Amino acid sequence: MSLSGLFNARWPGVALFDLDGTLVDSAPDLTAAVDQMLAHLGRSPAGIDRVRQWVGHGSPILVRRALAGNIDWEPPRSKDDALFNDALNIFYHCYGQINGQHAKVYEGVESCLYRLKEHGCRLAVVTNKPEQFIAPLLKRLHLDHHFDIQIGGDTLPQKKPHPSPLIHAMEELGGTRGTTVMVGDSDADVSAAQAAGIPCVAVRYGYNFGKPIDALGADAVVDSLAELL
Ligand SMILES: O=C(O)COP(=O)(O)O
Repeated sequence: MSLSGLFNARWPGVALFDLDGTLVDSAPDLTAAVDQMLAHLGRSPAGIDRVRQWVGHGSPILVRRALAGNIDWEPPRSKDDALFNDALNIFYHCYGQINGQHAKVYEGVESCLYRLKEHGCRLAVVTNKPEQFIAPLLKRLHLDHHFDIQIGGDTLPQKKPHPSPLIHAMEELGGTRGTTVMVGDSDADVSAAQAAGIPCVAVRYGYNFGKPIDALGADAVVDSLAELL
């Protein structure tokens, strides 16, 4: 399925991209930061296989899951809240230092972004990652020049799967529901796009909380963004 196939043989005017698991494999850096945080708290490391499944609902929920050692963290008791606040601060400090060191741009991403730009498409990052970490990561991986706007998980009052970050980015870039596409790797992305009324492309190589993405009802599912060209 090509991107123009989603828009009656025209290219989209606006493309919204998820970051972690879609543009960039950031799991090695996130794992290093989670494991450093756990070590500070005297706990054993989580490891990349678990962290990969915990990414996608933003850093506070990643830290909750790491403290619980499980994707289904329990709502905190007040005692746990102090621990959580400490853990989140430690995680932010560690991740700020590691962000981008081991992260890799997925195959097919650069060619897709260049081709969209050539066709006059305006591009946004719409991620649940805290805003402070987006620009340093994009810059380090030489992706920053592609994007007209970057929306993080704490940029607006709501984050994905709420549709508002997608609608906000679309409107800022002059897009409409008939000219905008969302590209993501997880249920949070597909659900947000569906709630926003925007077509969605899902990638199979990302995280999606450790589950397959094919059955979520995305308009197209691909193994590489190069398939969209
Ligand atoms: O949860 C995160 O920190 C990042 O998630 P996203 O880039 O897949 O939205």
